[in-house]
Amino acid sequence: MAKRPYDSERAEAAIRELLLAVGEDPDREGLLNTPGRVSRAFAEQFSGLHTNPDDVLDTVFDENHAEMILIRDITFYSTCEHHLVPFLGKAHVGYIPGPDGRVTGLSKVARLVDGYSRRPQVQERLTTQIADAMVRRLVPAGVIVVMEAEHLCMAMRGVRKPGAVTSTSAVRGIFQTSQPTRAEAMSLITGR
Ligand SMILES: Nc1nc2c(ncn2[C@@H]2O[C@H](COP(=O)(O)OP(=O)(O)OP(=O)(O)O)[C@@H](O)[C@H]2O)c(=O)[nH]1
Ligand SMILES: [Zn+2]
Repeated sequence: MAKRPYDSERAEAAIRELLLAVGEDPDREGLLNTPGRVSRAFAEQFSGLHTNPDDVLDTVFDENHAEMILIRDITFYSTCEHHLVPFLGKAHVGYIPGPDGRVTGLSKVARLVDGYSRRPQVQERLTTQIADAMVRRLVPAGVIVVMEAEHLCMAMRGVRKPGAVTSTSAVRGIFQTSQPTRAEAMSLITGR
């Protein structure tokens, strides 16, 4: 978690300064409210710095369910920490409960993805953090997280390759040790 709370006054001053730096006039009518708007947008985009995203997994049920649970196509929006532009795509999160059969609400898994997405990120770390949070809070037999994303820093600028998709995965527990289990998850993820 961030050491300091979100400072909207500082953010607004910085955005005004940035507008000046790029050669804009922050006092022209269309831009008057822009520092405030951008600051509110940043507060939302980076809200995951000020919470512990794992806390959403506090809702757990002892279901004694020992089979795979996989939530596919969770849309996420994150912010590339190198260029501060979005990367966005789909997250797929699967797990097999541990011996105590602990499961969480389906929406909580999507909230977990959101929590870690709302930070300056790289896709690899985002993927790992989601998997490790699942391990910490649910103590499952295994976890698999696959994320597919388009990075706007690769699309709208720089190398300019719109449509390039980056896939990352993090596997823990039985998904690491059992090839058939991993293959079952992958077939559910790809829909084949
Ligand atoms: N591994 C990884 N790289 C990322 C991610 N998001 C952006 N990048 C890359 O971070 C790199 C930063 O490279 P630099 O050479 O420092 O920055 P740059 O000069 O703006 O690079 P270009 O994007 O190639 O123009 C780029 O290659 C980006 O594509 C991510 O989530 N994971
Ligand atoms: Zn980037």
